[in-house]
Amino acid sequence: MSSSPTENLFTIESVKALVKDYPDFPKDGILFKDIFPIFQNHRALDCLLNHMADEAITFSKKLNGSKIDAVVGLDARGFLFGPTLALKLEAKFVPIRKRGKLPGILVSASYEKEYGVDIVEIQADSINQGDNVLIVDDLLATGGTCRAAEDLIKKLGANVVLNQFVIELCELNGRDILEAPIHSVIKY
Ligand SMILES: O=P(O)(O)OC[C@H]1O[C@H](OP(=O)(O)OP(=O)(O)O)[C@H](O)[C@@H]1O
Ligand SMILES: Nc1ncnc2[nH]cnc12
Repeated sequence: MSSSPTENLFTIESVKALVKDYPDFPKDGILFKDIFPIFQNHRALDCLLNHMADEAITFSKKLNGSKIDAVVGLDARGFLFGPTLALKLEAKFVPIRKRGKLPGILVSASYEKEYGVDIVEIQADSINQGDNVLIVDDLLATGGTCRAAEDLIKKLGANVVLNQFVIELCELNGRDILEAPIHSVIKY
């Protein structure tokens, strides 16, 4: 017999224990945090997604009567969380993608990350002026990716109200270059 969701004994601590470290990937000196073991256990994933949704819903209730209009997920691992959060918040989901992946009229920004330089893009008509936006990604390292995303959303005349991450690598101080409030579930 299948058990009910209320019997889920996973906690954020036990979800954290599933994150696997890979030293020197994708290059020397980087300690890569692999979140995919969480996805191999549906109860761990359920615990994590519910936690993030609860955090976002609690935050959105403090927006003085306005709501979160859009969840923006960052290419690629932000896409694992964005659509679920958007459904729970009754908001639209919008991708920010690496250069060359999106069609139509785009707005672009370049940025530096923990292991390289990149360009991200958003479809110009995907976000409306004045929209309240939640950005979600799997991991905050130097903050370069998320800062570029904040800049793109600002260029479109919208407001980033919250940046949400599964993992924050605190010693890289990524939060110092971000403008909007930050929630991270797992800190190292
Ligand atoms: O805070 P930062 O230093 O900018 O680094 C964080 C970003 O780096 C990783 O993505 P990556 O560019 O490796 O792409 P992927 O999600 O496609 O693997 C991660 O998923 C974040 O998006
Ligand atoms: N250390 C890291 N582990 C996993 N993803 C990352 N993205 C940027 N830095 C990372």
